[in-house]
Amino acid sequence: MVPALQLHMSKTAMRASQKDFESALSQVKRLKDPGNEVKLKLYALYKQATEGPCNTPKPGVFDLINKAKWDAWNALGSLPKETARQNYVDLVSGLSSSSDSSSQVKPEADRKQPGYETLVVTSEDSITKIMMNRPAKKNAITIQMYNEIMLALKAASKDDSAITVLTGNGDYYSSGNDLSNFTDIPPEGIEEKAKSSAILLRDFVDCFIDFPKPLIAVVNGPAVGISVTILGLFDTVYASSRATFHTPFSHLGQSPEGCSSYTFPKIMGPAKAAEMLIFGKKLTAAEACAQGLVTEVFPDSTFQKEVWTRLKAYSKLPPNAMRISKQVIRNREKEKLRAINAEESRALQERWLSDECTNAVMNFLTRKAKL
Ligand SMILES: CCCCCCCCCCC/C=C/C(=O)SCCNC(=O)CCNC(=O)[C@H](O)C(C)(C)COP(=O)(O)OP(=O)(O)OC[C@H]1O[C@@H](n2cnc3c(N)ncnc32)[C@H](O)[C@@H]1OP(=O)(O)O
Repeated sequence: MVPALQLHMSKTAMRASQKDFESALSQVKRLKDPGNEVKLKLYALYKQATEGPCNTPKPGVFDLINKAKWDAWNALGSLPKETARQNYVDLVSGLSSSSDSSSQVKPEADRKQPGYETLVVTSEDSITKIMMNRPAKKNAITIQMYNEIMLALKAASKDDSAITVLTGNGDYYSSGNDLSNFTDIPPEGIEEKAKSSAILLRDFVDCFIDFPKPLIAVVNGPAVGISVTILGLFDTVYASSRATFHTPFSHLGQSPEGCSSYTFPKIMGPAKAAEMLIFGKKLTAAEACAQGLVTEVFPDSTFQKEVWTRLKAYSKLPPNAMRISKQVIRNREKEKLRAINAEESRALQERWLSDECTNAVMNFLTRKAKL
């Protein structure tokens, strides 16, 4: 190579390296904590690149941090400043690309836990999210979905997440019990179906009563029936301004479940609870919040962003402390809630066999009536 050209190239490389070094210095401030070992390496390379070989007295044995730093710098010996600068740039660039790829959001399909057909269950940032996933049917809850929600809650109670969220996919949170659950009558007859359904309902609600970690409902849209009543068993309920809360049990010839006959009067007082549970008054999100059923309402346009930012912050709190706090708040009511759940399930078992209920369900299924 022509010597003049060689000189020009090495000067350019040095200038570029200085520029890279400066940008690496600012980049390093934005990195996630890379751990002490890497921090020591960065420190040593920085000192070598800016001051040359270690030139300060060795700190005393009890000055642990400064001694570790000194050792790291001293270990670089007579490494030239330019090489140290380049090594610093290379190290930061490696750290940035690995932290970029770890912070990249994987598509939900990749994070999805297998084994669920009616739900999408994901665990990330110490949050297990159970999302009802029948948007075309307004997330109506089939027998399969009841069973899958129970499985997902049991798994979430044992996984390493700090909090668990139930939400819905699409424009509804959930339209409640899938009324076609009434059509699948076994050869043993409707009484048997009512009996097994009452057991299913009791077990389903027990899973919420017994859930040991903070349980949060992210109510993304209208909620009907059992998806509303079990909210009284959640620790926090966040609602979109588009959400509504509707328990039209009398219209359906049915009676309340999900322990709402106890939790609703306790939360909102007997008069307001009666309006909802006996007369089927539909509440807006703001009304539900004013009555204490909902913790906070967020504008629909920013709902997901605001709620998940909040939940990610909460999920970083010490998980054991949160779990114990929940136990202290909830445990003394558990036996009572189980007894109420059993009683409500028994009442419904009878209701499901009534003409009032049969007619209401038939009206919906033959497209004669909606809520
Ligand atoms: C022998 C006994 C066995 C019983 C087994 C029971 C097990 C435990 C039961 C626990 C008790 C629970 C009680 C409740 O939850 S009561 C509440 C029940 N829910 C309803 O009554 C809601 C009915 N749905 C509606 O009124 C409307 O669909 C709704 C107002 C929710 C939305 O109306 P919109 O016009 O916006 O949308 P569509 O009606 O066109 O809905 C789109 C499609 O989704 C279907 N759909 C919606 N909700 C349900 C539902 N709850 N059950 C079944 N199907 C539902 C709807 O039919 C549309 O389907 P198609 O596109 O195929 O027409």
